[in-house]
Amino acid sequence: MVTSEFDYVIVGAGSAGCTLANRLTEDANNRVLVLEAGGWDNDFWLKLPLGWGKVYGERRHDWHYDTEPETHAGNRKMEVARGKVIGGSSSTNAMAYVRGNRGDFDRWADNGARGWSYKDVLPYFKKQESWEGGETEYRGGSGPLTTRRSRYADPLVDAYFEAAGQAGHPFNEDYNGAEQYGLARMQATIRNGRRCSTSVAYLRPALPRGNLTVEVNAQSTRVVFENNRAVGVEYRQNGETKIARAAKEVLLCGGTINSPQLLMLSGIGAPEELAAFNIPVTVALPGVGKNMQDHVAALVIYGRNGGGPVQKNLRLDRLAWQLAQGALFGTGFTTDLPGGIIGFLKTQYANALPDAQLLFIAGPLGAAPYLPPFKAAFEDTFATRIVVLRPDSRGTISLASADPLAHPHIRHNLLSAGNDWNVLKAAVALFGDVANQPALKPFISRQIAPGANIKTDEQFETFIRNTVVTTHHPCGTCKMGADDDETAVVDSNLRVRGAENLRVVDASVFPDIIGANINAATIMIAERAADLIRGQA
Ligand SMILES: Cc1cc2nc3c(=O)[nH]c(=O)nc-3n(C[C@H](O)[C@H](O)[C@H](O)COP(=O)(O)OP(=O)(O)OC[C@H]3O[C@@H](n4cnc5c(N)ncnc54)[C@H](O)[C@@H]3O)c2cc1C
Repeated sequence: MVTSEFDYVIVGAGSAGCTLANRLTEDANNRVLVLEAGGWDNDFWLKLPLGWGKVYGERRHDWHYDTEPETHAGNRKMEVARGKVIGGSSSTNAMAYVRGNRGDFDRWADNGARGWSYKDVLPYFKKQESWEGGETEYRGGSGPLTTRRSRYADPLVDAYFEAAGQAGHPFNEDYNGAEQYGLARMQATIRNGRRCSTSVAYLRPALPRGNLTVEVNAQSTRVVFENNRAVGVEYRQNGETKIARAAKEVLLCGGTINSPQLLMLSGIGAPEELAAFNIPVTVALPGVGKNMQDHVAALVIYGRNGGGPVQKNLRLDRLAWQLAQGALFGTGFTTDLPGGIIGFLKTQYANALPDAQLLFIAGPLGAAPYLPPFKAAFEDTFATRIVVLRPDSRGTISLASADPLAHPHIRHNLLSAGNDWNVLKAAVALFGDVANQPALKPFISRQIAPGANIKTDEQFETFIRNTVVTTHHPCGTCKMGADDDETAVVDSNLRVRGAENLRVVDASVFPDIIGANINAATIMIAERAADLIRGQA
């Protein structure tokens, strides 16, 4: 069997894995290997921001996961998009740059995640980014990840802000600054009109260092142990089984679905669940794969009077010009996502922190190019995705097979907690109030979803349960917690409890979900993990 030796073996080149690879190779003495199940991120549609619609719609560079039937959401099997490519989900995500509320991280620390309070993590958020406004008390000015406000131009954007003001919601200049509350221009990880994934920001710049090896199409199948000490990783590449040995540490960065799966395949999990697949127990940890949370979201859609920029620019001849402009100069319609508004609001169920998020979408989801007289234009619409920021519902990742290449069972259990339903319903009503304001009225031709046929509470509930989606922020399946927390999988230093030389560094270690999109916080975790590993935190 082919065997190689490094100091650190990182499993997964996603948001966290690329970040860690960069920081650990800053020390020329560290030999670092990254194993990535997907291929290189060379696809043009991964680079152009508008290409996201195509990548997501066609599930390119994706693991093709689906949930088991969701009992509280119409018994539907829901797609669980996950990037399978260098950059991971940061190469396939919608690029929104949102850090989270300071209260989220203070709650983490209060609940046993020592060293992860807002005061502790702010330096790592600053370290990760180069903000278009330069360095401030809250923002970073010289980090690898370029962040900027949306430049999507549309009169509907201005009307939306005006309507929100008419409904009593404040405008917020910077939701990643002193205060999250209010409506704001979306911030995005875009540089010079191109997606700024962690591949672009962190991994590729580290390649010339010479102490970083990246293996693609290399899927890790198990952590290799000597007793309870992780000494390497077994992986499959081009039909061959190989071993990469780690003289210092094995670092799992496979994400919320794959990291717990890999732990279980390696004998770390609930003993009775491992026994069902004849997997010998390395460390008994009942919390592996439990505690999964994701943001549940409803979609409210309106027909748009007159055509907006999305309809205008998707006419084939105009689109061709826009694509050329985007590709050659990095400017124009294709270099942003059409939307660019984000809101953090409070329903009547909110405590101190906003509990509902609004995400504005300026055109029809899945809108396709057209060209009269051969193909007529689509009906122009706009939508708002209404998100429950801190749902109580918990899901699971569990093994479906001992075959490491088989998909695990994914159960979100969306809307299984009663309060999630209350908040979602209240948030939809809150947005309905914004849509009813004079500033938005002229843009609305008709309400499409929920449609005119939805009249009773019961119909409304059925409609919502049959249409809710996630916003692709699963987290918490290898949760970090205090030493005496039996449900914790990793300690505050991200070390797997009961094992040596093994850490998990990705979105699976969130103790609970934050009130934000989670890419920035995942990168923050990896930034801080690098310092923990180097003994500098
Ligand atoms: C469609 C979509 C839209 C999103 N939009 C946003 C957004 O706008 N803003 C935001 O903040 N967040 C967004 N997110 C969420 C965010 O991108 C993810 O939460 C974040 O990237 C997760 O980072 P991670 O490091 O935990 O995992 P990932 O980035 O998913 O990385 C895991 C990597 O590990 C690899 N891997 C897994 N298992 C193995 C194995 N056994 N062997 C080798 N390699 C393996 C995977 O292929 C992948 O490359 C979105 C996500 C999706 C899917």
